[in-house]
Amino acid sequence: MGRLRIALPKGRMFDPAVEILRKVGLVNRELDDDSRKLVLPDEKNDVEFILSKAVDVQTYVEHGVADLGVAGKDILLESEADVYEVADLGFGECRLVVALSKQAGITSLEELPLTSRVATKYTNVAEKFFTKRGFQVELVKLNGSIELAPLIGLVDMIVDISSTGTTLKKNNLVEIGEIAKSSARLIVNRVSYKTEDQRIIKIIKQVKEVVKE
Ligand SMILES: Nc1ncnc2c1ncn2[C@@H]1O[C@H](COP(=O)(O)OP(=O)(O)OP(=O)(O)O)[C@@H](O)[C@H]1O
Ligand SMILES: O=P(O)(O)OC[C@H]1O[C@H](OP(=O)(O)OP(=O)(O)O)[C@H](O)[C@@H]1O
Repeated sequence: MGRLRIALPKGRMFDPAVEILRKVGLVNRELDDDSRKLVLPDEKNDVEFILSKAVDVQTYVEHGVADLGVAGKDILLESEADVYEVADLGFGECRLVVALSKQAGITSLEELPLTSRVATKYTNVAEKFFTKRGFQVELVKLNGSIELAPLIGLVDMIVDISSTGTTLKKNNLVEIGEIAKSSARLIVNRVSYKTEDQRIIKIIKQVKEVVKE
């Protein structure tokens, strides 16, 4: 059996992901997502950690260059990556929502006009959501600070993450619909799952035990 490779998301999900892996005994060294080093072997455990942008973890896992990974459900929905999603890790909880300016005076999806412009990082999710409900939307892809777009007239509404609701509130936006709930998930490459099954199944079992504690 070769060395197991695990893709970890840099950023807000890094520390809680490492904490869980440490609890199951997979991490025996310092892991820092700020050190500029992107490949971090842990020889004692026969594991190699790779540090990727949160939005790219599932790409490494789907292509089989990582056996396991930690990815947000929001990103999995958007990318439709062909990976096994094996455990909800219980952190990174947030919701994908539709929101617009308070001034628009719209409080529910039913009140939306049939056509509008929508800014989002989640263009696939948004397209599907609105099309299914009979709305025609023009999507404007942005990569961050999505809440800015309706404030300055780029779009009529946004699809973005909301967690505490602070960002929406601070920018005079109101949520009018929820698309999906999200949290961090443990994902596994389909082939690795089949070929390395004993080790991977053990890890999945241990992770599930740790997250339910
Ligand atoms: N405010 C939030 N609260 C909780 N979880 C969040 C929040 N925002 C995002 N997340 C979750 O964390 C994941 C990673 O977010 P993070 O901000 O670290 O990466 P990112 O969106 O790619 O940002 P950056 O471009 O700054 O790296 C998201 O895909 C989502 O699942
Ligand atoms: O409901 P809240 O608790 O305020 O959290 C929501 C915000 O958190 C995320 O932004 P992030 O900090 O990742 O910055 P970004 O907009 O550049 O992605 C998300 O895109 C929202 O803007």
